[in-house]
Amino acid sequence: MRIAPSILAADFANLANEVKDVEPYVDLLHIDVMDGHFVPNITMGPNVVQALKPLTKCELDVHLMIENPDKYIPEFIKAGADMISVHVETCPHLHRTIQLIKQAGVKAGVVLNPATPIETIKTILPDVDFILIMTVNPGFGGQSFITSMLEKIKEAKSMIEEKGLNAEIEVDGGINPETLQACSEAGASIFVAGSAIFNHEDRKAAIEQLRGA
Ligand SMILES: O=C(CO)[C@@H](O)[C@H](O)COP(=O)(O)O
Repeated sequence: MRIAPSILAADFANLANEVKDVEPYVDLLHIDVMDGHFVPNITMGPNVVQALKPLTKCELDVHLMIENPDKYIPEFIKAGADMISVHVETCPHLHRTIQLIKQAGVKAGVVLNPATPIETIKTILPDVDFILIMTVNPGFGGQSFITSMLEKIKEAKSMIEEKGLNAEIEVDGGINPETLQACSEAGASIFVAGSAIFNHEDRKAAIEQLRGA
C-alpha cells in the first residue's frame, strides 16, 4: 500500500515545510495540475514540480488535468516528474501520449473521470504502469467519495488480472480511513489523500491512521 499526499490541500504559502512534514512517512507526493479548461480550477505547473524536486526523496506523481497534455509533458519530465498520468478524456491519441511519457523513463498512468467507463482503457492497459480511478469529479479537494466507483475499481482489477498485467490501481478523491479500506478491498494499492492528511495538525498520525485502515 502506498499513500500519496495531495499537496492541493497543503498551505501554498508554506509549501516547502508542508512537504517536509509529510515526506518522511510516504513514498509519493501527488501534484494536481489543473488548467481551468478541462476542470474548473487552476492550480500549479512545472515550476512547482521543479521547486519540490530537491526537497524530497519521494516520487513526484503528477496528475495532469489539462487539455492537450502532449504539449506540456516534456516540461513536466524536465522538471523532475517520476510518474505522469493523463486523462483518457483529454487524449485522442492516448497510445502516443503514453509512449511520450514512457520513452523518457517516467511511469505512465491513465486517469478516468467517474462517468467514464472502464472499457475505454481496455486496449491501453498493457502499456500503462498505473490506472488512476477518480473517486470524485476532478477539480477540487474536500469532496465526498463516490461509492459507485468501488465497482469500477473491481472491474479494473479483474481486467488487469485476466490479462496477467502488473498495472497498479490508484484512487483519488474523498479518501479517508473508511473509504481507503473499501478501495483496498476492491483492488487499489495507491491512495491519494489531501484533506485527510493536510487538514490534520499531526500529519504523521493522519498518515498512520490511513495505513491502519
Ligand atoms: O485531483 C484531485 C481533485 O481533483 C484530488 O487529488 C484532490 O486533491 C483530493 O483531495 P481530497 O478529496 O483527498 O481532499
